[in-house]
Amino acid sequence: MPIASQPVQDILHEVYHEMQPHIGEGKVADYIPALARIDPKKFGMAVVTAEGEVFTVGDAAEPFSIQSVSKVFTLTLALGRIGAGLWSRVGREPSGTAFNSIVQLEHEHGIPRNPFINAGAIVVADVLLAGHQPRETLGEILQFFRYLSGDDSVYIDEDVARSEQATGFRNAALANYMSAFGNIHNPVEKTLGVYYHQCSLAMSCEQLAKAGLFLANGGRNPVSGLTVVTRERARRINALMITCGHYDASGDFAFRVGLPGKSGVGGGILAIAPGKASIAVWSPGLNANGNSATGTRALELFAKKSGWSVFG
Ligand SMILES: NC(=O)CC[C@H](N)C(=O)O
Repeated sequence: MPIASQPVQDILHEVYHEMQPHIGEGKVADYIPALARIDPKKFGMAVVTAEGEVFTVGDAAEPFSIQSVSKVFTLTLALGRIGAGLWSRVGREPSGTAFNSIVQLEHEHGIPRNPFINAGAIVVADVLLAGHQPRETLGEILQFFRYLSGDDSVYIDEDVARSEQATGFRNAALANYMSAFGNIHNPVEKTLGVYYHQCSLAMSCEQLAKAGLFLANGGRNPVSGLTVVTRERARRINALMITCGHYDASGDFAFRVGLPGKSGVGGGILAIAPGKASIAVWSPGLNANGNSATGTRALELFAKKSGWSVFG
């Protein structure tokens, strides 16, 4: 990969400047009040390099609802728990359907296409719940985020979690349907409780970029020096991010940005430039696929200016 010819902070400032006309574009998620009331003009971006240097612009220190970006980290935990056994319960193929789609599940006997669509992430939550109470599993998930970001202020927004629960009819349908195929092992409401709470994690761009850094550095956190996963596993999580991380817009994200990425309906995206940096962006307005409109645009421009791409 080409080395950035310009200091990262300069590139970030340029991206921020060039994004100004686009800030506020897209439609903020409105299925729950806690997301609907977020100011659409928020924009933050953070880059943490493989050397552990941190660069930020805009609202990069403000916590937002990370939603489906959490799926990268629960997948990491579940692989740690049961390893390759996970792949008998969830696939590794892009779905080509929306994040909350139910259509493939009947054909494919309750085995979700990948761990990043809602059905797949609910199975992953079910794996993490095995042998535990939801409170213990959530404690483990929260600890993992705090450990990775080196920041104990990361929290779960209970207000968001309650609203997710109150409006999660599709997720309940997915979980119940998979349960009918024997692919949910715990009581459905407990598994969903874990899923809703992981979606309700509140983090800033800076915290999120730090948390993802092990994926940019062969599985090892360069700041703590501790190995989170093997190099092979980090590579594979990155492979899943680039093929499945943006649902039915994953191909478009790979084409435009060229980096593994995972989006959430809170408007956050985590992108990984292997060997270079972990990047988090937040802009709440979403495109038609439920991914941050200006966040994607900012990452596209950042990748272009830095020359960072997994495609050479
Ligand atoms: N794409 C997302 O971020 C979806 C997460 C959301 N909480 C849901 O389950 O619908």
